[in-house]
Amino acid sequence: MSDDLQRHYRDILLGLGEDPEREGLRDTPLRAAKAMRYLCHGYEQSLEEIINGALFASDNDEMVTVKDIELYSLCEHHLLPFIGKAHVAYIPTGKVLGLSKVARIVDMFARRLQIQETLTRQIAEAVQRVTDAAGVAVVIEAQHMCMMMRGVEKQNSVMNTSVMLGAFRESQNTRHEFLKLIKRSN
Ligand SMILES: Nc1nc2c(ncn2[C@@H]2O[C@H](COP(=O)(O)OP(=O)(O)OP(=O)(O)O)[C@@H](O)[C@H]2O)c(=O)[nH]1
Ligand SMILES: [Zn+2]
Repeated sequence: MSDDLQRHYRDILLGLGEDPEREGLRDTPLRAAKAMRYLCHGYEQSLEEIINGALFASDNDEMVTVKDIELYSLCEHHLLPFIGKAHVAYIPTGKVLGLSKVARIVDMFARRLQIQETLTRQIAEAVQRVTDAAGVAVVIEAQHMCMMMRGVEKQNSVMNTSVMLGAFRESQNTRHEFLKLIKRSN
């Protein structure tokens, strides 16, 4: 698979009018293929594998929030990076997730191609599925290189997306508590 990517990167260099044999570019198709494979390594992961059983019985039924999880992804429209942070909360019903696993869920989906809205929903639904939570909230704030380096070339616009499930959708108080908690980081 990596060989295929390597060959295609060589074609891209040719398409750009470059000489893939010149010294500086000789190893570029290999490097670029490896880099792209890494940037999309979420395709090789599954939820079961990253959770690895790290679900713990707990009486806690109060909101658990993990904020400022940094996020690097590629938009499926231009294959250009979007970079930002995710804030995730859930209300447990008998089991809590290992702390690092929330960030691993974010990464698994971020390291695939999609748009920010889809990424937000995928994270929320995965946390819901794994924890059986009474509610899950995910907010993502990100800047898109396809809007900054090209196209409309706006350097300061930040896209905010959110998905609220269960209690976060039904109760304004719960939603506000979460939004207040994540605001404090800014
Ligand atoms: N909703 C959403 N749009 C995105 C995301 N990433 C990129 N886009 C947008 O996808 C759209 C693609 O529009 P097109 O007109 O098909 O492509 P384009 O000619 O490259 O568009 P411009 O970026 O306006 O130059 C653009 O408006 C991008 O800003 C994302 O995560 N969510
Ligand atoms: Zn884009």
